[in-house]
Amino acid sequence: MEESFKEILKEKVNELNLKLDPLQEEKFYLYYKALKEWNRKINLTSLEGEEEIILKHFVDSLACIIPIKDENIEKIIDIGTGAGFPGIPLKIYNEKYKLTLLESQKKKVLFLEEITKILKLSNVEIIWDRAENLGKNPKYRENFDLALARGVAKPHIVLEYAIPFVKIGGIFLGQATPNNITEWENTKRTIEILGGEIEEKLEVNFDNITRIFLKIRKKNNTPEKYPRRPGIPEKRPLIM
Ligand SMILES: C[S@@+](CC[C@H](N)C(=O)[O-])C[C@H]1O[C@@H](n2cnc3c(N)ncnc32)[C@H](O)[C@@H]1O
Repeated sequence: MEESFKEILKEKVNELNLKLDPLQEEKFYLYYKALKEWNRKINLTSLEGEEEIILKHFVDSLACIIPIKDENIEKIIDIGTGAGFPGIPLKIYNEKYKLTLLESQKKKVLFLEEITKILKLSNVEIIWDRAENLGKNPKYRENFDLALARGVAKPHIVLEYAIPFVKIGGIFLGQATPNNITEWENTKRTIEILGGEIEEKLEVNFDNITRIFLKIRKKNNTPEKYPRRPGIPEKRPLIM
C-alpha cells in the first residue's frame, strides 16, 4: 500500500475518533484502487483524487458509525448504494454486520459483485432492483435494524424508499448537510405517516465537512400502500 494513502486515511479517520487495523487499511486501499480502475471504464463516482475519495467516500461513510455506536445493529440495508457507500466502509469497519446492498443500475451491481470478492466480504447480499419493488417484498420489508441511503434522492422521496425496510424499533439514518437540513426537518409529517419519528439530530464535523445525521426510529408498521409504484415517489413526493 502507498504510504501517502495510509497516512491520509489514518489522519482523517482519527478525526472521527475511530481506529482501523492494518487489514482494514489494506481493504480501503484495495477499494480505492478498484474504484479508480473501474472509473476508467464506467462512471462510478465523480470523485477522482486520493484525498477526495478518502474523505468524501470512506470517512464520510464511516461517520455513520457515530450515531449508531450504542445501538444493537445486525442487519443493514444500503439503498441506492452506487459504488458501495456508505455500506461497504461500514462492513469493512465491522465485519459482523449482515449487509444488503441495493442498487438499480446494473453496471454498479457488477462493480459491487467484484469489490465484495476482492475484499473477501462475507454476509453481503447484492440486489439489482429498485427500492419501490424490494420494499414490497415480505422477505425484505420491515426486516432491517438499520437502513441507509446516502445522496439517493431528496428527503421526502428517500424516506418513502427507506422506512418500509426498517423493522419496528430499528432506524433509518438520514444523512443531511447544512444546505438541506431545513428540507429534512420539514419531513416530520411524512416520517410519521410512514411509521417513524425523528429521535435525534447529531452533527459530526471532520476536515471542514459537516455531516448532520437524523436518527429516525421506526415506531409503527408502514401502511401497505408505501412505497408506491416505481417512479411515483419521485414524481409525486409524499410532501405532507
Ligand atoms: C448519487 S448516487 C449515490 C450512491 C451512493 N449512495 C453514494 O453515496 O455514493 C445514487 C444511487 O442511487 C441509485 N438509485 C436511485 N434511485 C433508486 C431506487 N429507486 N432504487 C434503487 N437504487 C436507486 C442510483 O442508481 C445511484 O447509483
